[in-house]
Amino acid sequence: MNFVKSKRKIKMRFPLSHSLRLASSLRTKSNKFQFHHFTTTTTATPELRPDPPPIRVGLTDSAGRGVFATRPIGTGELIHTAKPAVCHPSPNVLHTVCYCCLRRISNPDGSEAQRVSFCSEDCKRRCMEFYNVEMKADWAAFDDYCGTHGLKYPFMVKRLACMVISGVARSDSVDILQPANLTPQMISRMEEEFGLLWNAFRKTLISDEDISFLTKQWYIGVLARIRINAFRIELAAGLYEDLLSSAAASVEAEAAVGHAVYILPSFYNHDCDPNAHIIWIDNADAKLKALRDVDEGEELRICYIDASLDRDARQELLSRGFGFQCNCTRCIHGD
Ligand SMILES: C[S@@+](CC[C@H](N)C(=O)[O-])C[C@H]1O[C@@H](n2cnc3c(N)ncnc32)[C@H](O)[C@@H]1O
Repeated sequence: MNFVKSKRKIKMRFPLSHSLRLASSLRTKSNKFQFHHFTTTTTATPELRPDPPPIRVGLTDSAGRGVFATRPIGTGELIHTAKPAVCHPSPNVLHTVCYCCLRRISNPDGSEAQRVSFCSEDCKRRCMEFYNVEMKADWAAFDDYCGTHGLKYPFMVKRLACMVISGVARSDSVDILQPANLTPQMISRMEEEFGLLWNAFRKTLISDEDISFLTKQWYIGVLARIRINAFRIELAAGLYEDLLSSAAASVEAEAAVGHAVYILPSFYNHDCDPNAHIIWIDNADAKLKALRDVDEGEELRICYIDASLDRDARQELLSRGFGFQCNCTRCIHGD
């Protein structure tokens, strides 16, 4: 999902769906979804236990699962925060963005030879297990292929694979998200990428057992989910500097520090005149905020694209990128 600043002061997402079967395992008797396992927080209570976010995931009439307010939410209120299930910096900012949390680094300590930098000892420690796995393989062919074809999402699958091998993530950690419908051409490109990823791991001393999850189906399934659910991350804290130092035309292209997939934020549906938005301040930790007063029971929706585009352009982007026709009030009125 791509986030661009629009005239309506909304940020958007760019980058796909499913599994009511899997999701149903999370449902309570009252047909609500439990999400205590998601990494979300809101205001801490005196006992330092975070309140549950004022939302539930439920079925909508026409857009699959969606997020609903469980109490009135005020304009500007922080609905919840979310940590990425997996994130990765954009290849062009590897040296200036923390490899772990995507925070901008003004004085990167990593040399070109080191490839990547971390913003703190804490981030280095948190990423070390999967980073050590990554460092065991030669990624030249995989990285070159992605660079030549301008691909960003395969880097997230590579990272998730390293996280699974190192034991910090489960191989089914994004299964609950909706996957994209893939064309035969997309699948054959993904098979090619998978071959390169598989070759990189096969030439290491990592045991066959540790990479037994790594099948073509796994790779394609993860990528299909990333396509619909990945957010393109632009940090609010860096935007002003970007505006000063970049030519106006290149600002939006350069503003992204990377991409991330979250669990709970991925259940928010789209509206061209949304009542909620997602923002990042200084790293990949996301904040979901209300853009206006929301009633109890109302569905919370964010905007996936640039809301300032005209109706036809929005419809085209949503249809091509997310596979649905938007029937929001703006689209119906041709606004
Ligand atoms: C990020 S997911 C949102 C959660 C999704 N509804 C689910 O069940 O997991 C994006 C997908 O939700 C559906 N969707 C989102 N907004 C929609 C809308 N306004 N109208 C119809 N479908 C929508 C589309 O299938 C889209 O590809």
